[in-house]
Amino acid sequence: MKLTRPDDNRNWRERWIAWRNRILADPGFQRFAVRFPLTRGIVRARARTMFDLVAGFTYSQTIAACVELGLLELLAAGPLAIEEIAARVDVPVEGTERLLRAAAALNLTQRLDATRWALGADGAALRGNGGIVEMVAHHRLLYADLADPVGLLRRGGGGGQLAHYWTYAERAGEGDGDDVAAYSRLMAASQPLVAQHIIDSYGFGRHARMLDVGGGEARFVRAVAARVPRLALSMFDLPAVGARAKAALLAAGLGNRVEIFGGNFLEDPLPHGHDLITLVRVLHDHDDAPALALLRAVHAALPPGGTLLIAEPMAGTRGAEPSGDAYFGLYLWAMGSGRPRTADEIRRMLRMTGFAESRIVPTALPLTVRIIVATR
Ligand SMILES: C[S@@+](CC[C@H](N)C(=O)[O-])C[C@H]1O[C@@H](n2cnc3c(N)ncnc32)[C@H](O)[C@@H]1O
Repeated sequence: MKLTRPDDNRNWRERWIAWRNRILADPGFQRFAVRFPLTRGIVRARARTMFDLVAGFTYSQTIAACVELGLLELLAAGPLAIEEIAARVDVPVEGTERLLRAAAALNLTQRLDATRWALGADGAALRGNGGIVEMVAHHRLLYADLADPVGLLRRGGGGGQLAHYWTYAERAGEGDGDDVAAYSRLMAASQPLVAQHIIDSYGFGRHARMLDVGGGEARFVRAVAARVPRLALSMFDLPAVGARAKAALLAAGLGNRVEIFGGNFLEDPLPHGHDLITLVRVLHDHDDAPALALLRAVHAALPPGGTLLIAEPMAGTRGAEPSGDAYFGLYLWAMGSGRPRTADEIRRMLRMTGFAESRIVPTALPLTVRIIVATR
């Protein structure tokens, strides 16, 4: 029997890829494939995907204009004539019509007759999710940095508008209050959807005391408080963010239910006495060395048998690949810190930092959030 060596496999794979790419790039093959009935459908679908890849920025900016002008909100109140819309958004009728038509092509608006327009199905869905709307507005910073993607890649990440937005955390809470407020607001607006998926997927009722590390404005803690009445709750974040969380909890009547710890998790020890520690959308914000330091700090704070729950979007998520390495990869690069990791990479880091075992807990919408639970 002839054994195949790993080198042979590699050669076969590389040769197959080179052959496939030569064929797909060949204009003669492309002409044939679009005319041949059995391949025509595939070619059309691939062409559409390719077009979306190339033109995606115009789609994003169409949504950005709708959000900035409050167009979706306006149409949510009911259909309007174009002159009325133009007057309300303060854009000439021609420009308004161009935008309405672009938005209709993206399913955000819908034409009713020659002059009247309504909210489209995806426009309604977008409006119902405050997190996405905040994210669209926030993308102004990301896209300013991405105007020169090669420059951004060459300078090693950060250094632009998004990084400035994030400075308060890098300087451990010394950034100005406006930065803290803007960032925390964005996180808080996008949190409810994430929180619901996490709470629907994992049984928090089996624990006695939970500490949410990097808890932001305590939105996640508040969502857990509402669904798991007997769980004692604490959160840890930078002091300036902790102060905002305290105010939000007081306003929600939860001032006594949640204990808040202010500190820097890369320098200060985490408080002990919790059988569950959660890291929600925190680990991917950090490069490998600080992420490992954070996991070690969590390990040190947990009792033997204690649980760490990591929840965030992950790279390599089947069906949501672009949101990991393409979106979060570039977002976090522009931010100047962190990277999206695959579930396997996170589990490897957990082993390196002493966690005996870990498992993936399925969620309903992995694009938004995935969960790994580890035992100390
Ligand atoms: C991406 S936000 C996530 C907030 C919240 N968990 C959520 O999902 O909405 C990351 C959080 O980690 C906090 N953080 C970042 N670096 C920190 C540090 N060194 N010490 C403590 N908290 C930190 C930030 O202030 C922020 O609230």
